[in-house]
Amino acid sequence: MTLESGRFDGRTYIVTGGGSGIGRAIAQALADAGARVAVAGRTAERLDETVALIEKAGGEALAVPTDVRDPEAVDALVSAAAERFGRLDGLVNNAAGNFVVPGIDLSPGGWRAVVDIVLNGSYYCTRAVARRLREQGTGGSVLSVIASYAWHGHPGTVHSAAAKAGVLAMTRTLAVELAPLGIRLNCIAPGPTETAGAGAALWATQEAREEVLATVPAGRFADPAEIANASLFLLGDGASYLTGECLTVDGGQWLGKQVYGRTSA
Ligand SMILES: CCCCCCC/C=C/C(=O)SCCNC(=O)CCNC(=O)[C@H](O)C(C)(C)COP(=O)(O)OP(=O)(O)OC[C@H]1O[C@@H](n2cnc3c(N)ncnc32)[C@H](O)[C@@H]1OP(=O)(O)O
Ligand SMILES: NC(=O)C1=CN([C@@H]2O[C@H](COP(=O)(O)OP(=O)(O)OC[C@H]3O[C@@H](n4cnc5c(N)ncnc54)[C@H](OP(=O)(O)O)[C@@H]3O)[C@@H](O)[C@H]2O)C=CC1
Repeated sequence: MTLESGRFDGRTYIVTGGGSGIGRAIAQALADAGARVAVAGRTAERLDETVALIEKAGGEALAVPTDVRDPEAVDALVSAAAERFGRLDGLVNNAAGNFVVPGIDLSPGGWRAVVDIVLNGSYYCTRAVARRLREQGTGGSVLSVIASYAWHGHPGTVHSAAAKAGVLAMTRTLAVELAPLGIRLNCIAPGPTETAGAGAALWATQEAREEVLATVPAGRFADPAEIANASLFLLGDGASYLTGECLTVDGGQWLGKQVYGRTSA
């Protein structure tokens, strides 16, 4: 089944963390659907790879090396994208940092590193894009990539869980503030997804990987393309009356917590 997202011809989106994993998959899916895409992240080489993949497939993309923790750099990213493509239509807040550490042992610097990227970075990017859309006098849409632990918490990643919960609250708040401008904001909450970044940060050993897999009723990790497919639905015209929501795409992971375990069909 594919969700109806419509075409994105002539539209421009910024995808943070677009140089790898889920961000790259969303950037590629947007470009395949006709959008122009500006990809942002700290590592220029990875962004260039995404641009090369998109151009090879006949699309248009721009790499803008940016640290989303720096609000001035974020403003420059938005200007660069709008200048190159003439307009902006939306944003995907996908950049993140994560590592496993008991909350009691986390240093202030470690807490700040993750909260700055995930929560502060998403706010700076959303604010800058919303200002541009207001200036253009057009609507648009913002999608933030969170995780189901935004609402149920997650021992071992308190920094990320708290930051993702903040992004969800930001989304719901700004969905109301910005609705009169025609700007929609939604979240997507992927389950464990096969990416090198998450693999290194969250399931670096075979044992850890198997432990994570055992929590997923669907019995497998997501492919980044499956997250991209649902993301396009939320960004596109098929979701034109949908705002302030979160779509969970996790193979049933967060529901599969029954005391007596699962039964197979
Ligand atoms: C299990 C199932 C769950 C499924 C849902 C999963 C949901 C979410 C998934 C993800 O988010 S996956 C994304 C993973 N990708 C990344 O993490 C890529 C980007 N990551 C990074 O850049 C780094 O990991 C970073 C640490 C987040 C930031 O890099 P930066 O260069 O800015 O920081 P550093 O200077 O290296 O460190 C800052 C600070 O953090 C402390 N720290 C770093 N790593 C660890 C660690 N492994 N354990 C404890 N502390 C760590 C480091 O010591 C510094 O603190 P201070 O020493 O200054 O106090
Ligand atoms: N994979 C999974 O299982 C799940 C992932 N998610 C979420 O999906 C999103 C993508 O994760 P995934 O693709 O797996 O992991 P990746 O590590 O591949 O993606 C994270 C991206 O964020 C970028 N990034 C990190 N810090 C910054 C910064 N300060 N400024 C700009 N960009 C930055 C990284 O690029 P660079 O280092 O070059 O800056 C990288 O491209 C994240 O929001 C993550 O929390 C949610 C649930 C599950």
